[in-house]
Amino acid sequence: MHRLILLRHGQSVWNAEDRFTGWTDVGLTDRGVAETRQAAELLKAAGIDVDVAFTSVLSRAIETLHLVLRDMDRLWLPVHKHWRLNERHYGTLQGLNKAETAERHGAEQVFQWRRSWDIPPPPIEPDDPRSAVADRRYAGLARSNLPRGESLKDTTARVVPFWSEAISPALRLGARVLVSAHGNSLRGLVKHLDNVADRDIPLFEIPTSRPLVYELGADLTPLRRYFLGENGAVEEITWPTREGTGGSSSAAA
Ligand SMILES: O=C(O)[C@@H](CO)OP(=O)(O)O
Repeated sequence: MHRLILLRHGQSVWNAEDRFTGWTDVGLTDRGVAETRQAAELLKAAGIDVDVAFTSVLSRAIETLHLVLRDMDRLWLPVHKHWRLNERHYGTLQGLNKAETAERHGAEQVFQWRRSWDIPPPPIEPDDPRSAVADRRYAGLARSNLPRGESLKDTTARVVPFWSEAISPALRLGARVLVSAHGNSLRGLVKHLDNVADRDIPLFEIPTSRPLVYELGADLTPLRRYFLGENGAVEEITWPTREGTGGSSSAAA
């Protein structure tokens, strides 16, 4: 059996301020730090150990990972950072308050931007100070590949190659893998792992710093998936339907 742990970063400053964040590099709040340390306790209590970790190039996910690894006495583990695990790029919505945006554009429009499968936010222009064009961490990425505003479908499409080329090979070698990332990049991974229907995946909520454990078979087909809770409790996840299967099989290769 292979084991994969997915962890959304702890509460960020812009989560607390209810602002669209995307690729903006904001840090954790004190609550975010505390809930992340709680995640480490849950992992330790469940007897879950890790051999290798993957994260995005955004500080909130990196900080979350470091806090968890420190509390697990595993700061020495190999960590791989990649932009493909970044949060969904939220285009010109980045920085705006979600409630104010709903007042201006209507709740239905904001719901579509946030929780549809394939509707992207308004794209950001390269000369917008919020664009990632001038950010040194993306210097190796061709300008034409820099997202200007992604739907969840777009995010999933750029996360899956990283699963195939980096994360799944580590699992196949027998490593126990921890991925510290973001609500929407993790939705993309879950969608791919479990072949979740397009209409269901946007509504799948991953709470901040709540470990999501996948137990995978030899071919990396999910056997079980559950959130870790307190006092040994687990919350099993079941999907109403799977894309193209009527609700039974998965595709994780
Ligand atoms: O603002 C964001 O980047 C994300 C995650 O916090 O928001 P949402 O949950 O609306 O996709």
